[in-house]
Amino acid sequence: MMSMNTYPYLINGQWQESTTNETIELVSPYTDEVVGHVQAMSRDEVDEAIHGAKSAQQEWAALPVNKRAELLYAWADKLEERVDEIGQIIMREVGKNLSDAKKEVVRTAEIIRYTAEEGLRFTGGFMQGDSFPGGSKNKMAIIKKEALGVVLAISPFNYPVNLAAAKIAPALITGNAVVFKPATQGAISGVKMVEALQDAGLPSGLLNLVTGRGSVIGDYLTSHPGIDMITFTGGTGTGQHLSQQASMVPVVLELGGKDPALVLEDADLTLAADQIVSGAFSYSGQRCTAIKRVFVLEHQADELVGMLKDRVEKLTVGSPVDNSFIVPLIDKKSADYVQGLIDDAVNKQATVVHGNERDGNLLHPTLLDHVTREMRVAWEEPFGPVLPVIRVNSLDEMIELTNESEFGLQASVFTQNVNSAFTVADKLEVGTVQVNGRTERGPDHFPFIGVKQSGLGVQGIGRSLETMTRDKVTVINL
Ligand SMILES: NC(=O)C1=CN([C@@H]2O[C@H](COP(=O)(O)OP(=O)(O)OC[C@H]3O[C@@H](n4cnc5c(N)ncnc54)[C@H](OP(=O)(O)O)[C@@H]3O)[C@@H](O)[C@H]2O)C=CC1
Ligand SMILES: O=C(O)[C@H](O)COP(=O)(O)O
Repeated sequence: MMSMNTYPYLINGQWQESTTNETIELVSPYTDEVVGHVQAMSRDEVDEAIHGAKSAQQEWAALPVNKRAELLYAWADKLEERVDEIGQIIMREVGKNLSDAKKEVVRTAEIIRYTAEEGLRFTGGFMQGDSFPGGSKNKMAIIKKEALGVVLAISPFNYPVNLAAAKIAPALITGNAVVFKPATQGAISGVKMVEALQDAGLPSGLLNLVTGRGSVIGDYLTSHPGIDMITFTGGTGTGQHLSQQASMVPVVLELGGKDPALVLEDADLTLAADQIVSGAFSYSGQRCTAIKRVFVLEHQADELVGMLKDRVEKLTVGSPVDNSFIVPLIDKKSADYVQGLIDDAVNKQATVVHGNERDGNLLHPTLLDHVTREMRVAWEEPFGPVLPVIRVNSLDEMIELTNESEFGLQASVFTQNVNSAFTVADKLEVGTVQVNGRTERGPDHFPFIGVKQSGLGVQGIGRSLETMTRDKVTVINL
């Protein structure tokens, strides 16, 4: 008999306890309370999950796409019905403030519906042979889009529902089956999201939910011959490792970032300050797309730093229950890491403009000025509420500092000159440039890409449909 807060895994429509009799305890990031336990699955159970998904896939792919879409629409409705319950779970498990946790659920339902709609209009193509030299009109190719098979979806802790569904929905609408491995801290939210999918009528085995530490079952999953495609969001180190494990299957990786804000001389500083603070500190900076450094010309730096300080001072700090803007980080190790970056910068003469206070996992929002390239915080990803300002002498230096980073997720460029915006954007080695706006993933139908160590392949609703299918070509010779 399972205790109230012990959560099972799902295989072939059955919620089950592991035969290992081992569970993993999940502790709240903002109280010391145990939020629940999830199953530490064995390799045999992982095998069963993958084989079950494989068995369910063909029948699912054979269904008309409009029937597959019905499941997604129903799933979105079920999630919305449970927005309060799932929002509470996200808050308790990963410490996101309640308002943002509920918004995550609503945004997820919107992604699922949009994915269903895109899926209905997603078709292959037709080609005629005579456009190639020597070719004939009598040779025609019909190009259909086919599912890849079993998609392994691995998600991180920071959007435990949203980033999971953003992988699962495109996989399902295109006729794939799914093995879903949530982040361990985030797995209860994953269980709840999958319960909603089951309530919506999930066929048995079509999605199997596996739980267990990535360090224990991760390699087994990613190198398993039954997996046909991997879609992963998480840390760069994990992603690099994963890409070495996976062999001969497509892999999409969304990894870490060090997104800069480039504040050009003609920028609207009020707009820039508003966007930078919101971009840097939402969910305490635990977003891959958070603004993680600011470049400003020396002669404008005092003014911009003053404006940033005014805004940072007003951020509410405390518990996610009270909808605080700044909340405790996911765990002590993460808070220690961010503190280490701050300490290193302070030891090397950075100025603390605001913050550098700590209560356990709760780091107050920290604004650092006079950060130099010798400091770790200029290059490393904190995933926490610290914003370094780097004073530069030229626009070229801003571009150079951007491109010197190992990461290449997004960058913000603040300018009132559209020509400068495009000229600078073209020079930045990142997946996306935001002109006069904070770095962010949404709207979710835009392509979402990391280059260099920030990722491989593209997400975003339409692009995910592409990456989860292959062309099947039938040539007719009349
Ligand atoms: N570019 C993007 O879109 C995003 C990037 N990120 C990045 O993710 C990081 C923070 O997220 P976090 O959850 O801590 O990231 P991790 O890389 O620690 O974990 C991500 C997922 O990978 C799993 N995992 C761990 N080891 C393995 C393995 N060997 N094989 C397969 N899977 C494994 C984890 O499981 P378990 O939890 O059990 O360890 C988890 O489900 C930050 O660096 C951030 O920048 C985060 C969100 C978005
Ligand atoms: O997981 C993340 O950090 C993201 O994919 C960023 O999403 P956001 O820009 O919508 O916060």
